[in-house]
Amino acid sequence: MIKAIVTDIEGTITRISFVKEILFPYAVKHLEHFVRTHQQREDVRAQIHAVRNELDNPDASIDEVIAALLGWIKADKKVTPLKQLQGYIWQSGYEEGDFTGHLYPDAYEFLCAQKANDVALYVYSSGSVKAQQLLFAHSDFGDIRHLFSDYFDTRVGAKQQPLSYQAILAQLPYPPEKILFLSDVVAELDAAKAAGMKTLQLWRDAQPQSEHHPVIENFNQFEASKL
Ligand SMILES: CSCCC(=O)C(=O)COP(=O)(O)O
Ligand SMILES: [Mg+2]
Repeated sequence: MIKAIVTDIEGTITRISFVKEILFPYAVKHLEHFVRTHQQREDVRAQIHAVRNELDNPDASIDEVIAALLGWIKADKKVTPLKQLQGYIWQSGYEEGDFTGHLYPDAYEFLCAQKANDVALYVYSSGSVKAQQLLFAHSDFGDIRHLFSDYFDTRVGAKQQPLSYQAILAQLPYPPEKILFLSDVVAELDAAKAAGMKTLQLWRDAQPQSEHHPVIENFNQFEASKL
């Protein structure tokens, strides 16, 4: 029996177009002003330093840093300092009511039902923990942060690396075979499976479909016995 679920966000419980057509454009629009205005803030300064490390150029100007960040958004690169900065930028969008965090209704019902059934819920997304918590605090269904026991982002490693799942498993009080990882991306499911976790693909937006993991199109099709 499954004791815990670790879920991806984009493409699994949240519509891909919410991230690509609302969140990313908002970050593009506000990034330059945000970075220039807040570059002396300690947490922002740390991320700018991390961008310079990624560029292997400790002397990169603020213009070069901003250009790199915008290029990474365009290419949907899951670079940790970009994802951390996006979290800071999206905060004002959520707080000013420009958007709410999209959740598929079937995903919301599924998460509530699992939690009520004493299955512990965790999140692992390329979006930063701050971005995850913002989305859940301002979701279409209100503040749902109470559902989740903990949150993980790319600071544990990239989502296509088995080592990242091992790092998460080291922090959870359950054996790997009692933990189900949910994602829309086959390479992420492969990495979780290599770490010993059970896996399930959400196949909602015609992404490549897995041949090696169970697949459902939405959570109404979820059957724990088929895992
Ligand atoms: C936490 S919402 C922002 C999602 C995001 O920035 C992203 O890159 C989505 O990645 P995921 O691992 O959730 O597919
Ligand atoms: Mg995803």
